[in-house]
Amino acid sequence: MRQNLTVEEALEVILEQAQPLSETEELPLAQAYGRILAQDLASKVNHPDQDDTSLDGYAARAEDTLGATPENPVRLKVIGQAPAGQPFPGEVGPGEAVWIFTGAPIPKGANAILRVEDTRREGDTVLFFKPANPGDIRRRGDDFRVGEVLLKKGDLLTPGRVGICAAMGYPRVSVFARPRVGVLTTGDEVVEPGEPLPYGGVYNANNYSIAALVSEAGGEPILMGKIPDQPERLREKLEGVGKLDLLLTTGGVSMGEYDIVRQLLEREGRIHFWKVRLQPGGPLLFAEWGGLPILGLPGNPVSSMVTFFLFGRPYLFRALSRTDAPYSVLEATAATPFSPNPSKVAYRRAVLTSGPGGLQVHTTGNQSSGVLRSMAVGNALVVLEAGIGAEVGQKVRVIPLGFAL
Ligand SMILES: Nc1nc2c(c(=O)[nH]1)N[C@H]1C(S)=C(S)[C@@H](COP(=O)(O)OP(=O)(O)OC[C@H]3O[C@@H](n4cnc5c(N)ncnc54)[C@H](O)[C@@H]3O)O[C@H]1N2
Ligand code: MOO
Repeated sequence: MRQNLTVEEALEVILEQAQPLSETEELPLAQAYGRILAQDLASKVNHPDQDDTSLDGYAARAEDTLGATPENPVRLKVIGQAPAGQPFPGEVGPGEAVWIFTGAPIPKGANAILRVEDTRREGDTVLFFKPANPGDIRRRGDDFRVGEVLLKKGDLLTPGRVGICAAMGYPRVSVFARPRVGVLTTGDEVVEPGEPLPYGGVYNANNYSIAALVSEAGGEPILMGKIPDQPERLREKLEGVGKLDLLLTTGGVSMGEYDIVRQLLEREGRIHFWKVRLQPGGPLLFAEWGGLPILGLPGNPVSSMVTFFLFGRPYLFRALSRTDAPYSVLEATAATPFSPNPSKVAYRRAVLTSGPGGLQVHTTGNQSSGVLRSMAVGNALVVLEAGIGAEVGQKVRVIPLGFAL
């Protein structure tokens, strides 16, 4: 069993084990937001599919309107109109114009547009106070062309991408099935919210925070409840898990007599590594049991969330073949001091804001691993190398946690 890995080494081991999953499903576009594309998508059409107008106004022949000014307008005969969806059937000849609306195809013969604000209608004629502008025509395929591959397998379907799927002509898309991720809590003291809290008890926060993080990363959380600190109860759960792509446990991975996850997996599974040189989350464990990958998250509520974010989330991104990075690292100015851990990389919970001076970050306060409040008020992690803190005004590396507060 490898022990005391660096964050980079641990991530490497985790990504080695994370095989891209192949199961896909086809969804109506309205249900595809937030899912991961399982196919490259080439456009079925040009967008726009014809030359059309980007303004409400009049379509005419540019050469007829050269030199038009407010003092010396050009008068043209209006021969019809072209609302969007009802193309003008005729042809614009010399001295003629068609009243046209944004998105309507340019009538035959016309090659320029003048917006309605620069015209005045007088009966069946119109005065142009400026020359018509060819630049106000949106050209066929300006945005994208038929056959162009705009989205790739592994792309997250953001709102803009859902829109472009529709614009390309796809009513349905193939997406990767959500990886099934079991979430199992261990601990005699852990009690479900809603039940009376006995002396020495604590409500089960981890089940819910971790399930939420799994959903956010594109997985399907399967809540497996809680087991007491008895190895045989863990074995029972493992034997009955059904089809899972990953199991997350919380608690039971430290040094205690009752740290059953580590003990059972040491005896009956295979531990890829135990302990990573970071805080919070030092006792993180990665193992497998009968082919099932298991990420043993430390029980402290902050530690389990931070380690899932740093290691579980990249695992799921790889399993989903996602093309986006599991997280980004930015630079911000420290608005409060941040203290380091003497021997490990520290991930301090912080609030990232943007102001006139650029990105700023301040601590959420008490950084103890049991202070879940820090994850409720914080939206970022400040990364500090071992022994190197930050003073006010210094630049620090920051990982946004992905939700705006
Ligand atoms: N002698 C040592 N003791 C500890 C060490 C160590 O190196 N030597 N490491 C500490 C660190 S760091 C962490 S993190 C914890 C991790 O321990 P476990 O993963 O075994 O977690 P537990 O002991 O079961 O619980 C820790 C803490 O978190 C609370 N908890 C657990 N589950 C939940 C839950 N579902 N919801 C809310 N809170 C939960 C639990 O009550 C404990 O307070 O070990 C240190 N000890
Ligand atoms: O590393 Mo533990 O997660 O500090 O509390």
